[in-house]
Amino acid sequence: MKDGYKNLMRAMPFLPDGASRYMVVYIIVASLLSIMDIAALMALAFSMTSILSSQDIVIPVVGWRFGQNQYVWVILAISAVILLKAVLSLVQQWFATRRFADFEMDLGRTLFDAYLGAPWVDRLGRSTSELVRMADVGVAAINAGLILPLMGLPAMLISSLTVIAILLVAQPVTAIVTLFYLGLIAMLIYWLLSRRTLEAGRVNRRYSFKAAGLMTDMVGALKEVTLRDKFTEVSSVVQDARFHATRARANIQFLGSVPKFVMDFALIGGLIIIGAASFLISGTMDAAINAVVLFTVSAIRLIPALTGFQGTVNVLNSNASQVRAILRDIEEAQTYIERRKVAGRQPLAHDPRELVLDNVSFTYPNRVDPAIRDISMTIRMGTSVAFVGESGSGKSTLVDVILGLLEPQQGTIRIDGQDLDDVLANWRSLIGYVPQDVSLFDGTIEQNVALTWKGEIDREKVIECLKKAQMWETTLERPGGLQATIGERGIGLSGGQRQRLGIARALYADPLILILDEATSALDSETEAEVSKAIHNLRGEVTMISIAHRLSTVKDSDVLFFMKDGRVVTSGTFSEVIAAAPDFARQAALSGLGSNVEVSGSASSEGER
Ligand SMILES: Nc1ncnc2c1ncn2[C@@H]1O[C@H](COP(=O)(O)OP(=O)(O)OP(=O)(O)O)[C@@H](O)[C@H]1O
Repeated sequence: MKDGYKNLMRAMPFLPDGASRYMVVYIIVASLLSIMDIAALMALAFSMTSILSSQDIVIPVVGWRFGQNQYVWVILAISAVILLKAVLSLVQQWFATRRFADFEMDLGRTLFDAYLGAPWVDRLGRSTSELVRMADVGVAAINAGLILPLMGLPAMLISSLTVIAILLVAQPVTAIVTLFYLGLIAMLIYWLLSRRTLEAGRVNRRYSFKAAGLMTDMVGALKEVTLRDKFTEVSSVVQDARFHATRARANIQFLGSVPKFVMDFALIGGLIIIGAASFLISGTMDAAINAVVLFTVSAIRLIPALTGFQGTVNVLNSNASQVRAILRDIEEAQTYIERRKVAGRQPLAHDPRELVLDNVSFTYPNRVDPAIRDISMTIRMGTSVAFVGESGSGKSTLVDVILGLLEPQQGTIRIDGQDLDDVLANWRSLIGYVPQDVSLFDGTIEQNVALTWKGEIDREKVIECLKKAQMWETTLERPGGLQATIGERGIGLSGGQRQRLGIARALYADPLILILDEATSALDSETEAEVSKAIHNLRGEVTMISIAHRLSTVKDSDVLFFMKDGRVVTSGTFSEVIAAAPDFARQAALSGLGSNVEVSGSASSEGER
């Protein structure tokens, strides 16, 4: 309970303006309505006992007295108050559910922005399915598992206190016995259930995230799973995780229903105890019946309040680990959300002329050895450069550092003397990037080229880019042309078509720098030649930074940087690198290119300078 309040205080700064005022008003209105409800019901109970014994109705606390000829009017007035309360509660709920949904929207936006804008190294440490679940189910848990239950608590508390107050005035002994008796049972339930619900919530979160992650991975590898007939294994691994999650959810549900049944027992037990006690004390049957009626009426109001209270505790506990995780993510994100607003926002003084890396090293958080180390190089704008080297030598990491996605732990990166960190936004706006796996989304071809879900699309430009990327013919062949949809992750396209669409997308941004990370690896030789020609035609217009294992793609680059174990071993033209690096000469020979190149032995080692 204390944790719930603490979590609400942590969430408050991220809720919309006026949220705390709204919550206070909500609590006051709900409390007043519940006082109104209890007062009416208690008045009804007292009236009924008086009517049954044909006495004047005396409303306790206020002391109003009504004779037998006013019975009907009293009952009608009380019923009207009860109905009015029901209508007002409904209206309040209608407005409140909408307002609380706004809270959820705001939190969801903050969290999603945080995930999108998180530093790339943080992003690498999280699985996609975890992020999706956190931004969806997790945010909903803040509303349904924290704010709503806590908002209902004060009214519940007030209705219990009102019942107790009325009982204390009307029948002090019955009130004290009822209170003591039901309070003891409520405490016992609280003590028995709280820890278990907390644990069940934790298990549910852990295993439902695990099951979602496993399912995402396995659906991704569905082709291989099908071919190797691994369905049984896959299904049993997922089932294991789901078993724990569903069992935990079943426990949460069961624990949630326990208080109601225990209280039903308590009610029957209470009737016997109160009736007997009252008879023994007063010695009359009338007094015993009166006490039993009063106990029943007060218990009927107190029990929902107590079970509601325990229900609230259950909901808070079963959502606690989820809520804490979301709040932690949102809080951690604040530092870089604030930083992002100002950092990297300086403009470049002019179109960039050179990018200079000086002694740059980067180590992934979970690794000991640097992925790239002591990299010093100058890339002149307008030229074409290529990073070559065996798999794992650090080429993609170097590109990510140049893109400003990974922040090196050592060294500096400058664009015409300006620190990359200072001008990052401007620098990125000049870059067109084609990754190894182009991430396409379930939209039309033109939406994918323009990388927009609902923004304006310059159709002429889309066509021009598709033509340059050798994708225009394929687009025309599709029913719908530019408006043809390409399915989830571009599943309706071949690997080569996806890459060409990726190139068109990169070109759409009018980049000054085009970074191609194995961007033509899935193309057949003929298409690759065409795409390479198109890319080649951009030379002079744009700076080209390429990574390619297929050396034919990069052999005409102005400068090649040959990488090994995270270092730049040598650099120069294709033939210069062949002459300086036997490893590269061997690679070139294997590609059928080595024998055709002139081995000059005059390779520069710009990378080492
Ligand atoms: N997210 C990551 N976390 C930890 N280590 C990583 C991560 N990404 C890459 N590495 C490691 O960093 C080193 C360089 O990897 P990188 O992907 O930069 O090589 P590469 O030359 O681009 O390889 P390839 O040609 O196969 O794409 C490798 O040892 C790799 O295992």
